[in-house]
Amino acid sequence: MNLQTIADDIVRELQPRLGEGKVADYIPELAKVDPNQFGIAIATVDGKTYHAGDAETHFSIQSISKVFMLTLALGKVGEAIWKRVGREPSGSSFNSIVQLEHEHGIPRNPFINAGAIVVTDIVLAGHAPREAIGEFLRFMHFIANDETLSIDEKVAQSEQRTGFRNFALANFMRGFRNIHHPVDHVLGVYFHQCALMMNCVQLAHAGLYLANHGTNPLTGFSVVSPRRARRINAMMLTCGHYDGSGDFAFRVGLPGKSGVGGGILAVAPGKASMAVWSPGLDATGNPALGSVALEMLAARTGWSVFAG
Ligand SMILES: NC(=O)CC[C@H](N)C(=O)O
Repeated sequence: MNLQTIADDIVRELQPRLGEGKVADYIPELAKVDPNQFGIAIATVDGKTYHAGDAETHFSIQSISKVFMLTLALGKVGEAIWKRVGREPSGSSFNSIVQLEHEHGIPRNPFINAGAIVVTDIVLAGHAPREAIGEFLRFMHFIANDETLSIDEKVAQSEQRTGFRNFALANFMRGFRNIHHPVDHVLGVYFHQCALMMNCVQLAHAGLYLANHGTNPLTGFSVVSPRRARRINAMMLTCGHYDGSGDFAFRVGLPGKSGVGGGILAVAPGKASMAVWSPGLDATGNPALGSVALEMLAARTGWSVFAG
């Protein structure tokens, strides 16, 4: 199996479909991104990286940051996190508020916005917002083995001005005492984590610890225990694509996490970490071409966790 050929073929076959889907426009800065782009990177646990297309163009990782902040929060408070956020798929959109009232301000999982905002509140404990953002950025430098990663302040400010639903979610949960810090502090951190810029190669490297039992094979550094890596992967499989999670498992069969910037991080446990990026989103807010590309990749490599 030649992974470089597979990546090149996918880029070539998707060429006629570039621009499919709809770029997220509720964050004005993201609406400016050219939709006719597609990139793919595959980083294997034996230390090789393959990439094709626009794999070195930086994009806003948005909700993919939820995986990394969850990793940080688990490191801080361990299992106590599950008192404040659940582990079940939500069956609703990423920014839905409907379940929160029935479920007393405890979000369904850490990968919908409400759950991610609770996770950010946990990482913020004992810090000023600026320090929490710094901690997140240093963690990303560490796991991606790349000190050049940076946050796009314009994207963060753009969402700060227009993130009305996230303010509603956070205030609602604060009413249930499941947000412990001032809402503008928590969301200040959340909008900055979402505004981290990465390219497919960097993102595939950052996800390697999830593919390799918690240890980044490029650096040899342990990020989490094998058990924790397995559990994060399980949650990515069941909850990583909001109400498109079942369909992603059906089509691709890999743990994955999407973002409205158009990126998807996917993990083939024991084999590889992959990143795809194309700005256009489908009706569930997940990257349209990115899902198709991962479907092709999983089919051609046989990497689905369900085998075959
Ligand atoms: N699905 C996403 O990527 C959503 C992240 C975005 N920052 C938001 O909160 O709306």
